Amino acid sequence: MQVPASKSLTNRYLILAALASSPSTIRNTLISRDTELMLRALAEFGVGVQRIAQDDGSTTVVITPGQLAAGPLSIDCGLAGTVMRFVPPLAAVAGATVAFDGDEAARVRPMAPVLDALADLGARIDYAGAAGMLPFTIDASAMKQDAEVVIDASGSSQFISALLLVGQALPGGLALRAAPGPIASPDHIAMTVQTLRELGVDVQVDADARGWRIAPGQLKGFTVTVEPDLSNAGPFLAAALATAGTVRVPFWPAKTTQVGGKWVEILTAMGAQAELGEDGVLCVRGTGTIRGIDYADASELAPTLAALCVLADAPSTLSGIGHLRGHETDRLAALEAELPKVGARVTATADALHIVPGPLRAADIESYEDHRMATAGALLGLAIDGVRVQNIATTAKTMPDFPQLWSAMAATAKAQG
Ligand SMILES: O=C(O)C1=C[C@@H](OP(=O)(O)O)[C@@H](O)[C@H](O)C1
Ligand SMILES: C=C(OP(=O)(O)O)C(=O)O
Repeated sequence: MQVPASKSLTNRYLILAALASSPSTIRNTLISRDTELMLRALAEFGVGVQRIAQDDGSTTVVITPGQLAAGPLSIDCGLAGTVMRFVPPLAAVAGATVAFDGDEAARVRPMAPVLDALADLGARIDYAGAAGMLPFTIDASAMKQDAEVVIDASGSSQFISALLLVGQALPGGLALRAAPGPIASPDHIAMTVQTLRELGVDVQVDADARGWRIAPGQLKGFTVTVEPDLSNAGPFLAAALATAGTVRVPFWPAKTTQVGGKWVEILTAMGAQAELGEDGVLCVRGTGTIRGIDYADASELAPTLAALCVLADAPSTLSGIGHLRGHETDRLAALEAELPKVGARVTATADALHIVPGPLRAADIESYEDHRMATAGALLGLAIDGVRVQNIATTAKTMPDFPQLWSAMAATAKAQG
């Protein structure tokens, strides 16, 4: 069961390649709605984008950076957090005037902290609708030289990642602090820092992990191969538990910065047997038992995990996920509304979900244009006869082949049990 490449890594590499001093080669680039939006955004800035189809079905993208266009430009962010948060700082680096908009559902996703930070650095932001939301126009023609910013990252880690990704391209480099309070999805910030370091950028992190410093002008062109998307591997691996079958995922990295690397510990705690072979194949076996779990900071894994908790033999609590209310949809509200349809009792608090399994029954599950609600529904459908998922096509955000991959996996998981 080979899963497509990581969205988070692909869109980080693409932004960084656009800011490097020479061309970069990104092998196994994810081609999905979120990364197409990023590729289009870079092309709008005048960055050279060449796609090379490989015999194994993967796509290599060669990025040729140059003088970024000053605009006026217009960028469609779709529903992609990585585009709506990572591209505005690129406008700041370019000194450009850029209009940003996205899907209707994107217009309620939080943006203010990253835009306020750009305003502190000298950009002018004009909001066409509500302040701090899409659509807006950035005029970055008069940026300040010196860059010291404080960001409230309780709503999204992407506010911090967005600034870190462009830090070395700002004239004075970057000195960044997180404002007091929680930091959302901290694993994704660690991914950004590690990615920068692997590409040769020296990122100084304060001892309390709430401050970052980057000196200017350090990034050369690079060649990388994008890891498989381990978050998107989740529904497939969870299917092994749901069917008491076996699922194998090749090219599982021995070390990773992806939050999806945590699936191994999560599924093992819930009753699976998991083994990573020397050949890089992760093998997960369902044992017929699915235990409940108390888990903090599941981040983007939460919708799939919540669906698995519905199939467990005891209650579960997923905490530290309040900021998921600002994801593709309000995921806490969506899960609280949908999971009871198949028999669970679900209580959402400000930052947690409590899930009590009950007698299972068929239902139609809404996806709210959220790819992870759709894949969570698919997982329920594997265990409960008669479940139907509305708008499975929303999986195109990060995994356009999901329906075909899922059918192929479902046919073999039981057979291999
Ligand atoms: O930086 C990234 O690639 C991501 C960060 C996280 O966002 P939040 O911090 O908003 O949860 C995660 O949920 C999202 O899917 C991808
Ligand atoms: C929150 C997610 O995406 P985004 O990058 O749009 O924030 C996600 O993929 O679960």
